[in-house]
Amino acid sequence: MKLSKLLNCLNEYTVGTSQYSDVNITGIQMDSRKVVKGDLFVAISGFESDGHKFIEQAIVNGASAVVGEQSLSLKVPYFIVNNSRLALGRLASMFFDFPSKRKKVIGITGTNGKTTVSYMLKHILESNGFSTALFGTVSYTVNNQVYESTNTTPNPIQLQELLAKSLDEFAILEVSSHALTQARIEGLEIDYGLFTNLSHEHLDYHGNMQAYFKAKASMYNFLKPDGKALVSEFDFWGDKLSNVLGRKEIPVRTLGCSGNHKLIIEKINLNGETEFTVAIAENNYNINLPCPGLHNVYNAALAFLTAYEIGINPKQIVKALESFPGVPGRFEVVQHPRGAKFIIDYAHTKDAFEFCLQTAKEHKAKKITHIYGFRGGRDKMKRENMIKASSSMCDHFILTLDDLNGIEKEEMLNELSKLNLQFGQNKGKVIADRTIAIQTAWKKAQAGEWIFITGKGPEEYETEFTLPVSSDKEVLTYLQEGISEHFA
Ligand SMILES: CC(=O)N[C@H]1[C@@H](OP(=O)(O)OP(=O)(O)OC[C@H]2O[C@@H](n3ccc(=O)[nH]c3=O)[C@H](O)[C@@H]2O)O[C@H](CO)[C@@H](O)[C@@H]1O[C@H](C)C(=O)N[C@@H](C)C(=O)N[C@H](CCC(=O)O)C(=O)O
Ligand SMILES: Nc1ncnc2c1ncn2[C@@H]1O[C@H](COP(=O)(O)OP(=O)(O)OP(=O)(O)O)[C@@H](O)[C@H]1O
Repeated sequence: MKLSKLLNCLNEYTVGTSQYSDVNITGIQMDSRKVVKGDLFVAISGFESDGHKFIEQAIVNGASAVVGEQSLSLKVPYFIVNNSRLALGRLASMFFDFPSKRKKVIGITGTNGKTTVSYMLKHILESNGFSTALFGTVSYTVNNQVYESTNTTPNPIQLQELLAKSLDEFAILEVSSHALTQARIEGLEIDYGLFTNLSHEHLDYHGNMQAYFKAKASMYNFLKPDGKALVSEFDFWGDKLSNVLGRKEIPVRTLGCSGNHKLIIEKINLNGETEFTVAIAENNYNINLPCPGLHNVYNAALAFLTAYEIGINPKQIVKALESFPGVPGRFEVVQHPRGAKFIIDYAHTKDAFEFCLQTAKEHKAKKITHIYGFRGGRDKMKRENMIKASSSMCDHFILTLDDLNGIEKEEMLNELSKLNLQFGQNKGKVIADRTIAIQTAWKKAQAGEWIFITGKGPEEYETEFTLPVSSDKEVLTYLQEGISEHFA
């Protein structure tokens, strides 16, 4: 694409070189190491490093033109913008010919439940004959081909390139608050904007709940002119979001458990199967969901409402939800030979803890044990409330060092011991090695006990411990296969 044509997508820019020839741009890069001949390099001032420092390297690698924020003198065409991240989103979308215009795009935001709702929707759509691309925490899938997920929401180049490749009719995208503040979806156009919930998370990054909410709400700036907002009103923030969007005259469809909503959830029964009814447009549909927990009822109802708005027959939606195979690392159950249940789950917020532990209570668990840790270097403010929730709802908990993320082992151990002493209600202990903690719980497991192992879900461990396992799932497989002597 000709440089001059590409630049048309930028609202404002200054030409940083006195003269430039209208070269042909054959690719876009934000990482100098990936630049090849003919690329346009966009320099981003990042959190870790400054892309402007790598402009020379990009030129050596063959960059034909550069976009950045600083006043520089370069030997290739250079264009100065106010915000490189915004420019990158627009340039990538233009370069790949606005791929989101050619398909139905579902954007999902909120603190918890994005991955689960995205998997539920994918399953409903595919069960009804639609092809779907998926972008999220677990992986990116396009034309049935699976790519490794680098971020929950991909950077603009990956996103637009994969969308352009995709022949799928729908694209389902988890939209993180980080992505929204970093303009990763700039240039994307969304048909259905979904909101799950909001609770304390990532406040180290956003500062406070208002700013976090504002980041999430900004997803709706990317709706297509006929786009719709589908908002769960199970918490204060959902209600607030509907009001904000309503004032902007965006069509909003809400769901809740009582009150005035497009979809109302009724008759929830959680103490055996997960059964509930959705009331929509004067009809009622009973659903028997194969995933435990009230949080999954909320997730399924949001997926139901979205599929309904898309125009899928409600009976077909019910059928699909009833055959939903689940999500890797979310409420995955492993049976212990003595009749206990080990549950691997990705809960990493106070709310998620409460939903999980409450599920065990609804199922009349005889004893609840909870094994978890905290990600080193991330949102320390949320830890106190997570421990309080866990200790007030379980009988016993074990704190582990499963993801130091650059923090010194001793520092994290001290932090865990201090939190346990202050908020653990004498129910907790610290076992540094997560595998040993799981092994201890496995050895002591009693009939009717529920043991939750949360926070890592399908993720691999990042520890210095030497046992030959890299994830919770692997630990349990080893134990279940009876090679517990392996850990002796
Ligand atoms: C703190 C943060 O969010 N960082 C994100 C941000 O990185 P950044 O732009 O600041 O990158 P940087 O490393 O400072 O580098 C600046 C620029 O220099 C360039 N560079 C760097 C080195 C070099 O040799 N040459 C070069 O050109 C880099 O390519 C980059 O363009 O933009 C990148 C591209 O979009 C992201 O991959 C990266 O995510 C990092 C890896 C990350 O861990 N982010 C987490 C916090 C995150 O975003 N999480 C959410 C999910 C949250 C949830 O659980 O809900 C997500 O969407 O994944
Ligand atoms: N609707 C919900 N409300 C509260 N907690 C939920 C909800 N849905 C799922 N959870 C909990 O949050 C965990 C993560 O769920 P999920 O992966 O679907 O969320 P997410 O928003 O994609 O999070 P992440 O982006 O961090 O992966 C689950 O394992 C479960 O414990």
